[in-house]
Amino acid sequence: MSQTEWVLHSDRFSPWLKKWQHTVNVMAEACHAPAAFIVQCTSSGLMAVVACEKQQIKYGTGDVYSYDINLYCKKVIETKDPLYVRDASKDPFWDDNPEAADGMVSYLGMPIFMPDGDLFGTVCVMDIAPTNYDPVYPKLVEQFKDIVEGDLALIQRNKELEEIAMSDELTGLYNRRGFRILAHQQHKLACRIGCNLGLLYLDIDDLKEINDLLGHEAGDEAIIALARGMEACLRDNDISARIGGDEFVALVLLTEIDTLPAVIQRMNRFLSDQVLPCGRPLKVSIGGILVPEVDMDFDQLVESADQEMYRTKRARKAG
Ligand SMILES: Nc1nc2c(ncn2[C@@H]2O[C@H](COP(=O)(O)OP(=O)(O)OP(=O)(O)O)[C@@H](O)[C@H]2O)c(=O)[nH]1
Repeated sequence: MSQTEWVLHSDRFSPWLKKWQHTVNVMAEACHAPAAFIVQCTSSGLMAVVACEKQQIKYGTGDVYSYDINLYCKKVIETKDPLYVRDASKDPFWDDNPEAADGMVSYLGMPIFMPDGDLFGTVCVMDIAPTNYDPVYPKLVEQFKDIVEGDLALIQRNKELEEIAMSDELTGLYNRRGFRILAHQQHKLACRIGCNLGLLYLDIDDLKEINDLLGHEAGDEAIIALARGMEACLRDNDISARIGGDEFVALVLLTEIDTLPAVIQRMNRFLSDQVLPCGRPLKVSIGGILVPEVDMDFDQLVESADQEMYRTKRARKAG
């Protein structure tokens, strides 16, 4: 099971959940069913993420059910096949099903798949009386399953396009646009958890010379080497970005306000040990500033960090 994130807790899904709510309401009405759901399965269990609004039974959305419970949807997820139970009270297999015990003796459900073929969950209708559905009912539920699967493909595509729009093609780091978006989120997070933020500005020394003497490919290799070096030095929840040709920034969470010089020193030490494929050492100048807690303009902060970097570069080149 590849999903770990509940759609109910994700901003990305909220506009779609409204549409799915309408879908489930129509499905319940079309099937004359007192209950209808879209259920999501993740590694943590099963959750009804949408329930028909007019339903006459107690199940709502948001509760997580373990895979140990003999739910109808669990069976669909195990078999990856549609399931139609006309009357669970006639089949001892459902004796320990809490839904049947609550009177929901009829179930018609189908698996919903993600675009990559993994299971997303189920779409289903339930009834408090035994049913004998006309074959058009499963076709209707299948139609709703197709709608949700189409939406999941669109959501996935949007996410991929967003990632492409936010990332730098050469290094795979975030680009300036991605950095701007994530920097604001990181700033909010830092304020909430009481951490300080440091903004680093990194610039490769003499890249023009590398390009001119050894070719553009050797220059690209230097850029990639710095990106990999930054990833190696920084923690997973720090943010690294390439915001220009040989200009990089990193937003780092600091547990103590006075650790920024230590972070810069650690990066300097690590990066100066790197040897480029052309045999030259990787030379990088780094400037850093502390990010104030108040709301600020990140472009201005980047400019201040750039000035710090420039001071360091001048000092390095002079001495
Ligand atoms: N290979 C390569 N070069 C690039 C890329 N983007 C920008 N550059 C080049 O990187 C060089 C950056 O030069 P500058 O920042 O002016 O200066 P520098 O040679 O690095 O020298 P200092 O920064 O003063 O040490 C320019 O020649 C750009 O053309 C890229 O994606 N690949």
